[in-house]
Amino acid sequence: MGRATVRREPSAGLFAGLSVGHARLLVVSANESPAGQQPTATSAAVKNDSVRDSAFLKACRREPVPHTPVWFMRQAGRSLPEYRKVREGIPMLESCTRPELVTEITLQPVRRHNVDAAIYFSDIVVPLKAIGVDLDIKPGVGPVVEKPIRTRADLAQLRDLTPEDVPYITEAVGLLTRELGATPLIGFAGAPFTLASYLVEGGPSRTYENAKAIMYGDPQLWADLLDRLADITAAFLKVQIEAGASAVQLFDSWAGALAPVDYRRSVLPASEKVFKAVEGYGVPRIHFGVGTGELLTPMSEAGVDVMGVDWRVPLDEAARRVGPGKALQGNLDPTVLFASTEAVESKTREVLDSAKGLEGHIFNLGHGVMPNTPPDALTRLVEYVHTNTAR
Ligand SMILES: Cc1c2[nH]c(c1CCC(=O)O)Cc1[nH]c(c(CCC(=O)O)c1C)Cc1[nH]c(c(CCC(=O)O)c1C)Cc1[nH]c(c(C)c1CCC(=O)O)C2
Repeated sequence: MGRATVRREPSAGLFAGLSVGHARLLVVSANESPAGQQPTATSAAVKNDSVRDSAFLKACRREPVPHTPVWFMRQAGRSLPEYRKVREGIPMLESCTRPELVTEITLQPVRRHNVDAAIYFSDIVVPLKAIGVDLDIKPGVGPVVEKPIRTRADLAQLRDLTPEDVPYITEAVGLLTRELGATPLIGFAGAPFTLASYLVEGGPSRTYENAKAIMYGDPQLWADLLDRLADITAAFLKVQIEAGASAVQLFDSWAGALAPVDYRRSVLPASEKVFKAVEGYGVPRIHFGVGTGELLTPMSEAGVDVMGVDWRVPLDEAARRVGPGKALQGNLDPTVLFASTEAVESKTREVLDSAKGLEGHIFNLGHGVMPNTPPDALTRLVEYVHTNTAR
């Protein structure tokens, strides 16, 4: 089989040209563009075309691709030594508010692994922090909320999000889209249920007992909470899209804790509202959760173009549950990367084989990259998928 075309990589000299005007309009990387050069309409058109024609966006649209595109959830982060180096001494949530740092961290896996898309470096709790919710991300723990939301009065903590609350996102997405050239940028947000799980529990939970107590016991309060979160999430995605993100992923990571009947009744309407709010932009909408095999049908009815699948359901079976007219994303077990190269290749072939009849396939892991994953295993995996799917 032939080799996949090697794309131009984003410039390594990030800090060289960050002051140049609005990034989306520039075709060339910062290295090639003298500071102050005016963007032209032609360069904007060329750049937009090359992003639109990328393997990733083609696969999202279920069009023929030169090779199966690859990116990894949590590709930017602790598995990379260069990430740990630039983050040294900077708390997680503070790092999300520094546009140049966000840009650098987002680009690191693109440079290193040659993935087909970048994912914006941030966290699902960033919009909540931005509207004043008292929370922090504790290393090794996750998001922790000072005053959990459990009563109607507590809902007052959740006001609407405006672009002025997150100016650093607009700036960083602008910087990134210029640096990335033809590589698309994926924006993301946490889905209402997953955000509610942190807000109500006050931190990570295995059982979601407080959240479910409201969901089952006070359905009106629950519906109002999820509706508020849907508006905040939609506003957060809009900021990213309007600044230049080419696709968005809604992470409902913990929805797998729900039975389909409860998901449909108590969660789907809020996630649907989020996807509806960004429908008009025409950017692909990706939906993902862990342990959601039983929810693939209702989750794919939320208004999605691409359905993410974890490693528990083979892609051909997932396609039956999702139905026609949608691409699938996934789904190598992230722990496979700790095994031998031979094992990684054989498990990857299994994923590629089960993807053979799909209308569109974006290769990914079945959940995020684990912190101790050997970075070289990821680089080899991208190369393997590109080489073995080149058409
Ligand atoms: C549930 C969830 C969260 N955050 C996110 C989700 C949904 C995805 C998933 O299901 O994994 C999404 C997220 N969080 C982060 C990204 C960055 C982009 C990427 O590379 O994918 C993304 C997409 C950075 C991060 N978010 C976090 C880190 C680690 C903090 C650090 O490096 O100091 C990173 C790189 C912190 C975080 N934030 C959260 C958790 C559970 C943790 C890990 C806690 C820990 O083990 O330390 C909440």
